[in-house]
Amino acid sequence: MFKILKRNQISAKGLSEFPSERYEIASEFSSPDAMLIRSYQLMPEEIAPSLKAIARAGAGVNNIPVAWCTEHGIPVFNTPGANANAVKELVLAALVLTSRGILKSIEFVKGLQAISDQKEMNSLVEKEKSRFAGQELQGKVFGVVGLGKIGSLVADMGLKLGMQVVGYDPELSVEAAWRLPNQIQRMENLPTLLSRSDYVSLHLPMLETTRHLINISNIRFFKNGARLLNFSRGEIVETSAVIAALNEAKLSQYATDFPAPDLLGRDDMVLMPHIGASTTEAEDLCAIMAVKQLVEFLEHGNICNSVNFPTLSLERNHGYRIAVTNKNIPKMLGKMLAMFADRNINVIEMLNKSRDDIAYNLIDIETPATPELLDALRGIEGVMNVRSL
Ligand SMILES: NC(=O)c1ccc[n+]([C@@H]2O[C@H](COP(=O)([O-])OP(=O)(O)OC[C@H]3O[C@@H](n4cnc5c(N)ncnc54)[C@H](O)[C@@H]3O)[C@@H](O)[C@H]2O)c1
Ligand SMILES: O=C(O)CC[C@@H](O)C(=O)O
Repeated sequence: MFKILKRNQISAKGLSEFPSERYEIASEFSSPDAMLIRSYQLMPEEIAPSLKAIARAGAGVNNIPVAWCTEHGIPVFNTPGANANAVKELVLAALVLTSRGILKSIEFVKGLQAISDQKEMNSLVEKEKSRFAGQELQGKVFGVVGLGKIGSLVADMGLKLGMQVVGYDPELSVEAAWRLPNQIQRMENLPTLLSRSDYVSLHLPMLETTRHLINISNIRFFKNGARLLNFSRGEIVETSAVIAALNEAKLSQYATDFPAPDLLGRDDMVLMPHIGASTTEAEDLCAIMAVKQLVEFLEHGNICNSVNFPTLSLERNHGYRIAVTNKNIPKMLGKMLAMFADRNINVIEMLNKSRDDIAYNLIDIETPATPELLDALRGIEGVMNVRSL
């Protein structure tokens, strides 16, 4: 039985993708084979030596010590795109909420409970409504920072709302570029995007290089009265810079899915409790994708959507499969193949791929892998782990 250690609330639909006859799922296991998590902040000291993989049912992996996992030969998976539509729809809400006095107007109407006369209510409503007036999105400039799975949907939505969309993504993949509508104007740098946009929405990962991407030095590039939307991660925006910009009316509104103590109690904030991916559809999709990727890896060694291992898949025809992770250094393949040759073992098929410091191999052999062969492979300097599948 494979043991899956689950953290956070994971969709039941997704969990049901684990074949029940071969998988046990629990929130405590002393020697789990894999972990399935959402936003749980995972520390290296919690990772048992038995752990073979970690799947994040979601996009961001900044809650997982990915570099540590790579050093220890553990692939980390995520589920790109599975919650992109859910985030896009919440960004739509934020665009509207930061444009019109909707939240305050609802509070105002809630406060009218003591009035029982319709005429009196009508007259008060008409008298006060000018306090909640706002502006329209149509015709405004919408700057989207990060044009991956979420940013591309958000940018497309902006176009459909009649906005003029400008985008900035210095790391844009060719595949992501193909997905973008050609009406999106590409900005050469962040200050240019900030200076042209009435609304700016951030859709990029939290990395050491993107921490405080919006900061005290570049916030001055914003247009006066611009709105900033952050549904990526709190740390991407320097909180004190945003507060200063709001105080000086440089920004008129800040909407974020990542509240912080300093942000509370202001009318120029729209704060939400990290609900970007909290829809039934996104939770199901993320969990289904994460579970399928784990099953493929645990049972067949195939890797899809890993953030630290190469993508690799070898069809299971016949023979006995061995999966080997090794350091990406010279002569490893030769040393491994020598182990098979020395024992007169026929290799039927094999795949080898590397990514940065890691190399990963699937080797199908004609005869069952003996414990002696597996130990010999483990004994090669540079081999990080060996599994017989
Ligand atoms: N609020 C939520 O609940 C929620 C849900 C899903 C994702 N997220 C966050 O959104 C982020 C993006 O998700 P995604 O699915 O679009 O990921 P993605 O990998 O598809 O896209 C991220 C894009 O950011 C770009 N990028 C990287 N560094 C950049 C930089 N310095 N400036 C501009 N662009 C840069 C990349 O090139 C990539 O195109 C996630 O990493 C996660 O932190 C939040
Ligand atoms: O799991 C969640 O609720 C949030 C997920 C989101 O932050 C992500 O990065 O995909």
